[in-house]
Amino acid sequence: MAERLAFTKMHGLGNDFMVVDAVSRPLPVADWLTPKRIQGWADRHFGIGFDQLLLIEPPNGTNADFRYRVFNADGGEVEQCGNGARCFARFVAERGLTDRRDIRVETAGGPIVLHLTDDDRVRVDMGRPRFAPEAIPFKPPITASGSPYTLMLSGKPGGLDQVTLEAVSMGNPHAVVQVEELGRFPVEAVGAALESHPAFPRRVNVGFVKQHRPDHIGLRVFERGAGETLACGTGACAAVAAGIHAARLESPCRVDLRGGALSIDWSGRDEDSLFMTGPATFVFDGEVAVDATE
Ligand SMILES: N[C@@H](CCC[C@H](N)C(=O)O)C(=O)O
Repeated sequence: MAERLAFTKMHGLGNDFMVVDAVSRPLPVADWLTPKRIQGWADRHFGIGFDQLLLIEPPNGTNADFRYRVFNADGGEVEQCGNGARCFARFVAERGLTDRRDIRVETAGGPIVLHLTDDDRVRVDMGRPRFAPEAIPFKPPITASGSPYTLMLSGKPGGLDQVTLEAVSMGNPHAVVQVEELGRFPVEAVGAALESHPAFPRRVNVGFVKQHRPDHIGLRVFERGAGETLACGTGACAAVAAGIHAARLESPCRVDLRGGALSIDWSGRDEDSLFMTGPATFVFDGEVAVDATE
């Protein structure tokens, strides 16, 4: 017999999510989240349609308020999701799972803190950006180019045979590429080639940045396991962290994504957390049938 799985559709700047509450209804939900089922639900024609599935669980033996798990549309579980973190905060607050305004959350990418602001936005302490290659992980091949951050691309995706990038971990891995023009840049082709480049053993999210001013950039992101999305929160954090680290950008920095704008602030000091502020939106509640015997 089929079971019913309740979910809520939410989005952060058009980066959309299936949110599953396994705190109110502690079913064997996690066991139902097989890659095959997630891929089917994520399908925009035959399923619910989303970029990531977010699972809300009780904390796993830490002093956090909740555990937050993230699955990409391809079914793979990953460490972190910034837009999802803001949706998570609004969900647990508005569905009565907490009355805290500062919510401590355990993620596979490290602890984060979510703060509900008075203007209905969410400010997230995303933790420290990390640039050490082993933190990402980034294992560039030794090439004749002279820089480990210039990677050769096979098959000339989008007409490019090499790309120079910065590599940052926001709990999850990011490559950041500066471009002259965002609208016509071959994001799909170059993003897909870098996502699975051997220099990134756990694959990578790829952000393409056009700097307008030191406090304002445009960004498109090809996400690992989801393709190009309308917005990527950790991608915005990584792009600004890389820019401040290289003294190109200043804090706070506005990031214009295809789905809207985020504000990112960071002192630039290695020991300090980076903060992301932006909206989170409810779309609808629904249910899917799960044949637990499948
Ligand atoms: N959309 C997210 C990032 C989701 C995970 C990412 N695709 C990965 O594989 O690391 C965001 O808003 O940060």
